[in-house]
Amino acid sequence: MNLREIVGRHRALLIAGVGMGLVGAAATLAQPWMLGRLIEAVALDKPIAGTVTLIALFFIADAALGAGHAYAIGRAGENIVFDTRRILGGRLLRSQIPHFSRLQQGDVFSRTVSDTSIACLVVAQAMAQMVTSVFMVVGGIVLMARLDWKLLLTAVGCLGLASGGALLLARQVRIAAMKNRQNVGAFGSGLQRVLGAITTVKASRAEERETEELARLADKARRSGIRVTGFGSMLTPVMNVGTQLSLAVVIAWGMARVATGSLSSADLTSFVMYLFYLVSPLVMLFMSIGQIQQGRAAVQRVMELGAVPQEEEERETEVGQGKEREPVAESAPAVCFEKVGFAYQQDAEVLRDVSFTLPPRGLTAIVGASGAGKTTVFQLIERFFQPGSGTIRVAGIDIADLRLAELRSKVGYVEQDTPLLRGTIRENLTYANPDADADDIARALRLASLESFVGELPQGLDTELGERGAGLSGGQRQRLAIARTLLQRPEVILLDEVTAHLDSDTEAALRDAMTEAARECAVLAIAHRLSTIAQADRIIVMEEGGVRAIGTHRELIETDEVYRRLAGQQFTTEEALT
Ligand SMILES: Nc1ncnc2c1ncn2[C@@H]1O[C@H](COP(=O)(O)OP(=O)(O)OP(=O)(O)O)[C@@H](O)[C@H]1O
Repeated sequence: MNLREIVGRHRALLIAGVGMGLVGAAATLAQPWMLGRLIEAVALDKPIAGTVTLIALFFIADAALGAGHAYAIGRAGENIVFDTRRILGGRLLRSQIPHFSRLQQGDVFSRTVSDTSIACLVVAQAMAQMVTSVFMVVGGIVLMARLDWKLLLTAVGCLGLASGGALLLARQVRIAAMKNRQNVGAFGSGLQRVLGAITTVKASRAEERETEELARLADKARRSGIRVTGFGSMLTPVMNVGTQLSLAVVIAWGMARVATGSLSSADLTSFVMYLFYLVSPLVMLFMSIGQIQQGRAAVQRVMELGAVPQEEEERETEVGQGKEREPVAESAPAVCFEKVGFAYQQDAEVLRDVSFTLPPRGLTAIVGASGAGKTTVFQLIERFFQPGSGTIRVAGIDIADLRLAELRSKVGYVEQDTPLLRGTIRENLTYANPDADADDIARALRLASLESFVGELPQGLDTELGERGAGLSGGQRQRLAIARTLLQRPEVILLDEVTAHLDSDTEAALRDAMTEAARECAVLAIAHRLSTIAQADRIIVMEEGGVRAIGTHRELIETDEVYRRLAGQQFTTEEALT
């Protein structure tokens, strides 16, 4: 992600904005001079209509160009914010899971939402403001020097004092604003943490404590916000004092010189006007310097986030593109692990020498103690993580040779706690295949045993999920996810079975959905319940990151001690031995 490139895309608007600002500044600078000429003409009794018209035109041009400048720069700023957010959002969604999972969600949020807008508006607005302000200040000083350099030195002396004060204040504003952004970010992270765990908070009766903690974080943000306002509110008055002081000195000394005839009243008037006109750009200049300092920190935060490694980038560098693929037999196994080893962190192997094969159809259950590596097997099939050694094939093809989109179209993933996406049941169903037609949807609903449930809803498929009364149970959510996955027509479905206790009807419906799905493709289910395990065509028993045994329920009960033990813990002995 390159901010320079993004800004470059909007350079025409930025240049137009700065151009209008500079011409407007020139029109502003011409006004005091023309007013001086008007005073001279009045004093000498010369015709003034032409000069008055010209002054009026300059006033109008100045106002119009000022508005055009602000609009063009503001628009360019918003465009840059938009591009940055769009690119950043895409990069986050395409980021590699191992890197993404190391990021703090609250921090990602504040970088994507607020840092982008600070960074881009500062880049566009403060930079443009600085260019026009410098032009105004330098132009004003040059013209004032031409009128009377002694008066200029006096005025600059007073303004210089005020500017020194303003610079110190601007520095304080910047420091306070940085602190304030950190505090606001910390509040955002805190809020996200508790809202993400709201049920635990409620169940632990921790609302009071968490509310206090949130209030503490909000108060830190309030205090630093007040410091920003405090220093910021002194900035303009300090400059005003400098202006008033220099005005008083300039007018008193200037009038004395007009009286002695060493300065014309027209030049004095122009000079005083320049002094007025100088103040606002000077304040702007100091503000812009402060803002640019703040913006630099925000730019850095945005760039850091934008640098999160991308899935396909990694593919393109590590795996040669355009590699010829060997034709695959129809009967190729749906999934094949060959001596796969994997570690999330160095020297902490989670899978070792895992080998198994799934035929194109049928239900395979994976069982094993907690931490045995069952979910990790799924993560590797989806290529969320890369295996450290060995080969994984899906539909006969080494997944390292598949583009991610192709691989993931062949694999459907039904998580244990399937999140509902925004929108209606229909939108949730067709999420992985937006082109699915009504027949496909009806078939998927039937296979997932959801037909009658959806049929009974007054708005059917168009029921908004998450609305009151339209919440789904764990089992229904999983069946919805199975239906969504079936619509995708994958070759393998990975299913992390819900562990929560389900009533017998829901359990039977889920079991039917699994059996139906297994008729169409290979279903690999992390199984927690006897109903799944008993109906599975084969069971893979995992232990400490390795495959311990593979067989049917009956075979394993007879031959494998660990399976017997697992079965004994999970089901009643009576059931297990059936
Ligand atoms: N993102 C991760 N980073 C580091 N270690 C991890 C990560 N995810 C899992 N692990 C570790 O890998 C090992 C296997 O975890 P995995 O989730 O695959 O087990 P599991 O068999 O699915 O367990 P469970 O039934 O409890 O879900 C565990 O020791 C776990 O602590």
